[in-house]
Amino acid sequence: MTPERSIPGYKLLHLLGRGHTALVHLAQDAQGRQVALKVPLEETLRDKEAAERFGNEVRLTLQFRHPHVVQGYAGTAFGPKAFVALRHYPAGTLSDVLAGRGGQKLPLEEALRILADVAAGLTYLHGLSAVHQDVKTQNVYVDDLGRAALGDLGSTYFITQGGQSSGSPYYMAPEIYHGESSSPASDVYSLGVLAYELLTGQRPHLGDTYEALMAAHLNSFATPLSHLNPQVPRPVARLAERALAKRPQDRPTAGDLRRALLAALGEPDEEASPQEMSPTPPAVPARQMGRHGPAAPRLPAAVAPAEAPPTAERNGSRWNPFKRRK
Ligand SMILES: Nc1ncnc2c1ncn2[C@@H]1O[C@H](COP(=O)(O)OP(=O)(O)OP(=O)(O)O)[C@@H](O)[C@H]1O
Repeated sequence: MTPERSIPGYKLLHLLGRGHTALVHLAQDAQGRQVALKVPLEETLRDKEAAERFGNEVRLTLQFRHPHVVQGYAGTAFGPKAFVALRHYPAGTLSDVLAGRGGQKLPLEEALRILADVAAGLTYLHGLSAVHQDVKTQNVYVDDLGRAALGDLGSTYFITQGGQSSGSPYYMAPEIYHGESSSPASDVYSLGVLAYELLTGQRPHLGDTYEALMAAHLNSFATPLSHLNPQVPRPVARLAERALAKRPQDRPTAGDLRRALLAALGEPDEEASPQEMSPTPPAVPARQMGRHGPAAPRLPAAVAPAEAPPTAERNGSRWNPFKRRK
């Protein structure tokens, strides 16, 4: 299978995966570097909301700079030539890694390592006042050393600009089911679900329908993580359980989780501040946008990673947050 459009400057090697909106190929760029080349499907380009979401992903992926956020090398956000060249993660998604283990839990250290990396990526985004909104195994990418990065930034937005709340039902915080705004705390809830899944081998809440999952996230309390896996270091288990608190204000921060995970791994806490990590820290516009508006465009349609942050624009369309969530 090849993309419906070829992208000048890239030689396709083989298909890595097909999402609902894009084909992703391993490709070689003009410098001979292997990249994951993500090209939207024609139907994505024809659908205004899907095209906006892809454009948002391209802009933000090129703007953010952190070892645990998927890196973008080059891209075009909008129009018939839209694409993004991403760092290639040879192990694919965390979901692929788990499937490859035949349903077995990851060894404890490997799980703690991945969670520490995801918590670090999320801490970076929250430090820039951005919310990811879709933390889940399908959106975590793993390299050949078992290090992880948070990807798929299509739903990510800057809190100060507003954006449309969304999420994936298995990972979505109670307040998002209630129709409230996303926040760092709702990302932490999703991280709590991911931690529970990796450390116990099962999700905290199950359900065959959206309504059943909503009822479970709103009203049920999962079996404590520490009961299902007593090997998990206590501070990590305690914070991961608190991450699943029903009230956002009762949850720890992503930074709290990251520190506990690093301590459990016996690693020093050497994270630089977001400003040190990002050569182009995003400007925060004074104007507030409606919380249900789509994420505002931040970079011009064709962007290079080092370009200056753009101004925000409003676009009033909505998309159904659950339309293509796994
Ligand atoms: N950087 C990468 N490195 C390795 N494989 C990748 C990378 N990016 C994407 N893939 C592969 O391509 C698949 C599809 O990519 P992705 O999930 O980003 O597409 P999408 O259309 O945005 O997804 P969705 O279905 O969530 O809308 C992934 O599941 C993964 O297998």
